[in-house]
Amino acid sequence: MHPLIETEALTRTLPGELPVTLVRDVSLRIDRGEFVAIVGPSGSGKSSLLYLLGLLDRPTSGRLTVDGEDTADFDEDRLADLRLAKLGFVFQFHFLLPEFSLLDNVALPMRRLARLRETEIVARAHALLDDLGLQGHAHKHPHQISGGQRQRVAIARALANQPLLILADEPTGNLDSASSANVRDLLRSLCRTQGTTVVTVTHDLGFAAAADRQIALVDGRLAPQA
Ligand SMILES: Nc1ncnc2c1ncn2[C@@H]1O[C@H](COP(=O)(O)OP(=O)(O)OP(=O)(O)O)[C@@H](O)[C@H]1O
Repeated sequence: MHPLIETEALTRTLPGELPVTLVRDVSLRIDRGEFVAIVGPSGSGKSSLLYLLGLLDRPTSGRLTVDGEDTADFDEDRLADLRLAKLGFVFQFHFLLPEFSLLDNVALPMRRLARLRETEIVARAHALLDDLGLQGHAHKHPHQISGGQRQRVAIARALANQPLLILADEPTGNLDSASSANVRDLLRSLCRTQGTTVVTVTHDLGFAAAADRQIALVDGRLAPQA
């Protein structure tokens, strides 16, 4: 197996009179194509760890390697480039742009990356929406579709640039059980069929059980293996 993410003693402390350590001494490895669930009690640091892995926050100490690149010396621009080219994000709330059509929401990361011509971008955005069961909805706006459909658009957007890694924070937290199962199966099949790595924070036990592996946190640390 090839490691996609490796961390060594990753630690994130918020400074202040009473410093708060969100993530402490986390050393882990996630391989390509794995479907991993980060689990743990509320406040155990799951989202904080996900933000570090997604290069949305920076560690105070420790090492983080993504796809073989040690990110320690990366400036903000380089981190943003790496995020845009290799990572896709899905959050509990979809963060689709309300004034844009679904097609334009999905096209946006491709337009920013600017590796494809506009006709290719539009064709790929259509194909992604079709793959996610949203055929016929491309020109609608986010408020015209259901919550489950919006989350599928968010997944289509996350897939736009063919990321190596999808990071999801409670992607089903806001959905009914049928839509949750659908989103879970979709993420799982991405790992199986396309080799995409998926790391998701979840409170949903069914979702966690569907993962290849669980990473359990307690008080910002890896929980001892059972
Ligand atoms: N900006 C901040 N300032 C102070 N404390 C923070 C900040 N961000 C997070 N925390 C605290 O750090 C701890 C870890 O938070 P985090 O959101 O990572 O946990 P979590 O496991 O994802 O929680 P939940 O399951 O409730 O979403 C919590 O105790 C939280 O209150």
